[in-house]
Amino acid sequence: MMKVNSSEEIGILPKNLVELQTTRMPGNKYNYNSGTPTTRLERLLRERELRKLNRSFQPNDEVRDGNGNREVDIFNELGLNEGDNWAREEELLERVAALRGLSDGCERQDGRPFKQRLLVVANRLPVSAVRRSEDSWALELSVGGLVTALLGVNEFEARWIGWAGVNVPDEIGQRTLTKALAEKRCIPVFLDEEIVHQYYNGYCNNILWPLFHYLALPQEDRLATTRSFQSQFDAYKKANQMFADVVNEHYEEGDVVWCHDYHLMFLPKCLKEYNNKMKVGWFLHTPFPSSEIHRTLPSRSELLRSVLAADLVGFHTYDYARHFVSACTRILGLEGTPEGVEDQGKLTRVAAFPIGIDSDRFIRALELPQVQDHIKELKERFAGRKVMLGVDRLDMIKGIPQKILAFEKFLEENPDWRDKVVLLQIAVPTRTDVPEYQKLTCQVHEIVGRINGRFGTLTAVPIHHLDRSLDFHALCALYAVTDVALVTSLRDGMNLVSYEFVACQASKKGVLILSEFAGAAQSLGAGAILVNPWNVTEVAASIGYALNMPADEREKRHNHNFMHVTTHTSQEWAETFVSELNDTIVEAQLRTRQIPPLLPVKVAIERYFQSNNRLLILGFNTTLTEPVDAPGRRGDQFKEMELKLHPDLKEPLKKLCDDPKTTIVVLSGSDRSVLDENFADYNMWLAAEHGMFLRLTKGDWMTTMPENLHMDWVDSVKHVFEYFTERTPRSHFELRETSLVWNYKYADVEFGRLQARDMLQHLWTGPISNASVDVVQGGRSVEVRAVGVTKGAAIDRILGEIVHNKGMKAPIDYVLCIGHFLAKDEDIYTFFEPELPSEPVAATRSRIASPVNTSALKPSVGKSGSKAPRSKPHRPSLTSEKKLNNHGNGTNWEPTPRDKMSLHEGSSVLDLRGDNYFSCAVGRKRSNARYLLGSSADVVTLLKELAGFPSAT
Ligand SMILES: O=P(O)(O)OC[C@H]1O[C@H](O[C@H]2O[C@H](CO)[C@@H](O)[C@H](O)[C@H]2O)[C@H](O)[C@@H](O)[C@@H]1O
Ligand SMILES: O=c1ccn([C@@H]2O[C@H](COP(=O)(O)OP(=O)(O)O)[C@@H](O)[C@H]2O)c(=O)[nH]1
Repeated sequence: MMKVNSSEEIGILPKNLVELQTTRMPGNKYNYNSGTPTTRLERLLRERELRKLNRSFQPNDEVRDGNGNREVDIFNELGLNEGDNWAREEELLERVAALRGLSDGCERQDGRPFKQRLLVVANRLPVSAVRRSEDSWALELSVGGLVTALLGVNEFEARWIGWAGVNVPDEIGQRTLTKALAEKRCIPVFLDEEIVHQYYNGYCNNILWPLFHYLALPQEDRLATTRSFQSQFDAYKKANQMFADVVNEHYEEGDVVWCHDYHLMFLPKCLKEYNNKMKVGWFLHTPFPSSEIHRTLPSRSELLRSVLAADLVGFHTYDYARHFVSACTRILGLEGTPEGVEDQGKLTRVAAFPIGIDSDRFIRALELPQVQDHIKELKERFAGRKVMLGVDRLDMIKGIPQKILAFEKFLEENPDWRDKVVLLQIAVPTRTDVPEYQKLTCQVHEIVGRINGRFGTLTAVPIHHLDRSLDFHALCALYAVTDVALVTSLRDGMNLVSYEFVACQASKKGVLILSEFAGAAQSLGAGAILVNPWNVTEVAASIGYALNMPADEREKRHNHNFMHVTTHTSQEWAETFVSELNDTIVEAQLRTRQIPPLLPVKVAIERYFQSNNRLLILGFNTTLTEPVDAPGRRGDQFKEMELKLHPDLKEPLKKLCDDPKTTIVVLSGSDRSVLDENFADYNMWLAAEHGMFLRLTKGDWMTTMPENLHMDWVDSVKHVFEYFTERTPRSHFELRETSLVWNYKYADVEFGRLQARDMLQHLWTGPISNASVDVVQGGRSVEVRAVGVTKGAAIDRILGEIVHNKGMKAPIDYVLCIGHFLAKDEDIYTFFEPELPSEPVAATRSRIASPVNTSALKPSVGKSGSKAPRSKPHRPSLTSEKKLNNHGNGTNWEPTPRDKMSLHEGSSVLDLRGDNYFSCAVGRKRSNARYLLGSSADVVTLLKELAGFPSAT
């Protein structure tokens, strides 16, 4: 069998595997004949199709236990016999594994096909333990949507790591419970009482849970929480580390580690710190609130950063994902992209994966005799009455009091219905150690008692309220006899009860009233009656509407939802998540290949000292500037806007400038006054406005602008920029000679981005769409420049002037070009690139033969802000005969042949060996430069060493 050794092979399927696909799977609609999928979407679509095929090979006669669960154990494997289907199954799994690029081996020792190992890490295990004696344990199925959903997942070789819901302080207890759980493929994390109290009851359920559900605590409780916050957060981190320790102990290379829920937001970071290669996904089962809510959390940043350590972060709905990305951009200042969140080139993928249920399990259960008996009993018991049902954990997010009050209002307003309808409310006790939950229980009891007292008779009450859970069969029967299900969550991540109800309604086709604040509203909203649970009048009216709904409308609504519930299953959910996680790793590897390596500082320094005529081209902003978080500057927009030379650079720069073997050019987008202010005292070349103005600090400014540079668009663009500046608080724009820049770095990120999009749209399609301009989009800026204004286009003129001015005798044999340049300006890196193979650049490099034109560039007029004359520079210089670009209408700089550029007696200006050229992008993630440097601090270190200053370390 083919062994896939590394995930890198995903892009290059082993040949015989491709053949296998092409010959044996001809009918596949994603066209396996077409070769290797190249994009993420192609890969995911392919794998989805393969999964479907794979599933269609599973036999229908699975063995089920009395609960309708697949037999063997709750995480059973496919349950296939080594029968006829086996070989085909094996092939398919093999292909799935290969397409996933599984890290190591798709063949197991026993020769059976590979199933990816999945470590599911959740606070709660699917079974809770009850101690019978010193060494014996009863295991009960835990209640909650997370458990229900993950029970339906069977494509993986899964192990579940979590807390068994019980304190086990003794060694015998821990050993025996571990053994009992192992049979269910569960691995316990033992949390002592104090940790449970602080971490689970405290931080998780009293802080994060209400916050994520937009529920404010009463003021006095809020203050108590504020006081205990730090100790609870410490316990939370400690508990997460305990989960991580257990994962690390059981992890095998190639495993997927899937962390669940708000209890374990710290886990991805702990895991990645231990092993950066681990494939880590994190899924949140609750809503993720608006960033404005998350901002109030004292540990807001730490939590976000820890989650971002995961490779893939999933939510039930797009809204939650959007909120998360927005929290990361607003609170952490990171880049939100359609793919996720980027931090220093590392992408954490963020996406929505709506959960589902194992609908088949419910549908089958309805056929079981014991369920049928239950149904019969219930029908008899409530004969003559319509049954309304609520099934919830007794949690404030479920809106149980609101639901009951709405029901009361309905009875109040509809006396005819009082003896014709009953509300069955199953309220499963949960988190009973948390005071808020205890208060809620009392509150609900009080309301139910009052309403039953008010509308009950000697023989019947309108509300049957149960403070306990039901077993699976009883629950299915109840769903099946229900006429109207009432889900009134004030907020709910998804709400699987609504799915389960729909799955059990094939014959009755009852009505679902569903809160618009449950995640399920996005998937079942079309078939349900959506309500705002806070509006009891609306809910009461909806109850009336549902009870009176004609059969054909009920049927249509039901069919719509039934289709969704039976196709969007928990299995599909888990497979999609894991598949996407696998693919995220592949994508990350592909991205990593596009990221240049860090500058080999030692080598760059060594070569510098070995060279005789060095050229250093340095950008200014973010390259030589003081960091914005320097004391006194951070958060101060006014100070941040002033570009200042990094104070640690002053001395080294001076020394470098005074070295006769070194020529330094500061090449910046800034205007002349900014460069004058910062560099007037150094012996160097200043190239302002992307090189359109040039000056040796001892001399005057000259312009290198191409002749006939049309600037007639400036006023129109200025109007547009003024308009957007007025409407975007904390944005500003700069009017330069050859460009205008609108900057929204300090504005609200999202609003700024929206405004920028609007502005770009206008610039591209509006009145200046035909002007000779380039519209350049920066990270937080929009720049409009005359065509041909780029650093790469200017550098040949600059170089020509330098060579002439210096009367250079020896060719330049070392170039270091460092900057935080926009993509548009990265042409400067290629200009010097000695290793580009093709024309015309290759022809322009070192074979420079003819004499250089020695006439001077035209001096420019006045200071920054005044319009300089647009003249063709008098010094033709280094570039090839071709025009630099073909936009516009003849305003481009038309260079003379670069191979006419030379030193005296025809020798080359540049004698640059490949290993003496260092192009380097600062603070960028991807670049055409050869190398990267993180920040201006790294530039400081480098320049200090070049200047012979002792390095800090
Ligand atoms: O474990 P507990 O503290 O007793 O709580 C039970 C579970 O409650 C939450 O469930 C959520 O997950 C469901 C499935 O994704 C979703 O439908 C529902 O809206 C959520 O509330 C909690 O997130 C789980 O971790 C708990 O296990
Ligand atoms: O007596 C009960 C009541 C509820 N549930 C299950 O608890 C889960 C509740 O999940 P949901 O997503 O609706 O909300 P959660 O409780 O997770 O917030 C559902 O799968 C129910 O079948 C149960 O097993 N027994």
